[in-house]
Amino acid sequence: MSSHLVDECAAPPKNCFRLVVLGTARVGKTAIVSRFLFNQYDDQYTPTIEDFHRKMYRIRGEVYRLDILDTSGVHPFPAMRRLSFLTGDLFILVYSVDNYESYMEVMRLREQILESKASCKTRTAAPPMIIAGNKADRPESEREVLYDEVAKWVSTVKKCAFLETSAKKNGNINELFQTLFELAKLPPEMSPSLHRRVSIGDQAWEAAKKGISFYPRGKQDDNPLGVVSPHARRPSLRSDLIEAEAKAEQEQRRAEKPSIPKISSALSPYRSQYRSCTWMSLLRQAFQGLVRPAGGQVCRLQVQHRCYNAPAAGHVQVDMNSDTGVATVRLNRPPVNSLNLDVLTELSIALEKLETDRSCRAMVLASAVPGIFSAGLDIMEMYKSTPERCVAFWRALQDAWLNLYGSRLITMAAIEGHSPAGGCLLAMSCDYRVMADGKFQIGLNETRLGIVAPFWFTDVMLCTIGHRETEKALQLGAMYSAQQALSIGLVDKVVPADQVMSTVQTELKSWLQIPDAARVITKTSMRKQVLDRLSSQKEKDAQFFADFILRESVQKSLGAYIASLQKRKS
Ligand SMILES: CCCCCCCCC/C=C/C(=O)SCCNC(=O)CCNC(=O)[C@H](O)C(C)(C)COP(=O)(O)OP(=O)(O)OC[C@H]1O[C@@H](n2cnc3c(N)ncnc32)[C@H](O)[C@@H]1OP(=O)(O)O
Repeated sequence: MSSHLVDECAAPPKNCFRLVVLGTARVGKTAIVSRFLFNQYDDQYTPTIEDFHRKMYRIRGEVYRLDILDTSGVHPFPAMRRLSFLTGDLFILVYSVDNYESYMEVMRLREQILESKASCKTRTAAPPMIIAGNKADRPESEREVLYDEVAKWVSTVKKCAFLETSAKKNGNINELFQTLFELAKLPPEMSPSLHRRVSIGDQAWEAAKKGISFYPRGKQDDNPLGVVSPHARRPSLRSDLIEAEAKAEQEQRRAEKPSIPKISSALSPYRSQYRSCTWMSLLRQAFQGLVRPAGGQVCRLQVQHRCYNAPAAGHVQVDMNSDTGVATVRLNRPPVNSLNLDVLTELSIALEKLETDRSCRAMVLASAVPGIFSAGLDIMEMYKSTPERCVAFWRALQDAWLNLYGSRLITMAAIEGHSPAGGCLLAMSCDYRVMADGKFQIGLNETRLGIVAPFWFTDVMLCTIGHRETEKALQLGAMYSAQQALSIGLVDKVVPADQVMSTVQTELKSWLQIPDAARVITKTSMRKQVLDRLSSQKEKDAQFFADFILRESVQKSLGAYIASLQKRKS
């Protein structure tokens, strides 16, 4: 029976909740979720990237939906992590009693969640949380975290409970969820021991879905049911945000705050500062706590997120072909696909999602804007900006690049137009490049803007075309035609514009024949040094960028370059 039948019996938004499970690697997050959903325990450890589960309930005549996000214990996916903080309604933070560092991480996670929530102010500042001290079955001699220490800390924080658990021995798992659901004011019947677990197709569930009583009159209400959706897929970013909006409105109505201004008036002071922002992007900046009124003081926005109804097409379109395992990711920010904070954040999330999609083996990076691959970084992000905004922008670029360059997927760039600077970086970071012949140009032209390509741009170019060509290319800020780029190895193939995509697909066939594991290990070993060089100094690099770009002389050069672009146009 297919999973869509579960959704036929859709829960109203007020009954939909997302539970996010967080903690470092190897503390037993997946084991706890597995006990909760299937009452199973697997002794084998397989690191989780991100798993999504959905459980539907029929309780006292109402339908409820609980989505569970079982997150990665390591942090190569920062954008996904931020999104999980923002979209979670309730949280389980897991540490292992034999690992003190994992407990410290739980304390940090709580702070980060609260910070995220406070920065958007659309949700309750302190969401319900429970701390799980897992692996309580371990011998006392191995214990590093004392029960009393955690209990003391938890007693001082709001809306937070604590239990020691053992997913292995099924110790306190039921109590863990029951306590959390009570804290969140959800029906206690959602906890494992208080409802009947059924499967799709079960007569009682089928009857419940149709609103028919399977049991003798009146009995159904006393008989809560829960069913795990077998093929649940994580909703898209857009669905996540739309749901966040619905929740925010619901909470506002509940809080009865009629004086909160509508988004248009609440955000109007910010529009003058961020000229080209869409409502969607303003919202995202509000989520990131970045929007400041023109006067300079940080403002916590209280907005009704009507903006989702405004036309706000995604800047990154993802088309996944599940038959071939190949995803096509298209940049879509007319007129020139310049990369601003918004695009980079969306790109990061798209890449992270593909990375975690086990059915995806390859990704084609392309453009939805004719004649342009990408014009590189949005110069307006670097011109007359603030230090905070510059740092946030640079971090978003770092994350997007780390995700792309370090991807396990086969990555191919379909360059159907101009590709200067940051556009060239994206293309070079793929495994293979096919470029359209003709008038289009590609290269790292930073010096022409009076700025300097950072070390990781340079590293990628060195790996692509070698030292001598890189030295010339960077000093001159050289832009190459497709044929010139082919001759120095900057692209791998040049074909007429209308054959770029079909050529990429043909090339992909031979790449897809190679076993993934061997290819990924080879790719990682080739790229690790360059990735590590940035990973080890991300913050320093971001600060350096902000300091450099805001220098008066650099701002003057950027101003002149912007003027030259406009002049060329007229
Ligand atoms: C030590 C280390 C420390 C760190 C030091 C700092 C390191 C920073 C590294 C920087 C990396 C970068 O990517 S810097 C970005 C470099 N990028 C560029 O130089 C590209 C400049 N653009 C172009 O050359 C052209 O626009 C091109 C892409 C070929 C398309 O030409 P077209 O004729 O089709 O289009 P145009 O008419 O020129 O452009 C359409 C509009 O888009 C605008 N536009 C064009 N490119 C833009 C861009 N990148 N950002 C914003 N806006 C842009 C134009 O101004 C126009 O705006 P309106 O007039 O309003 O319509």
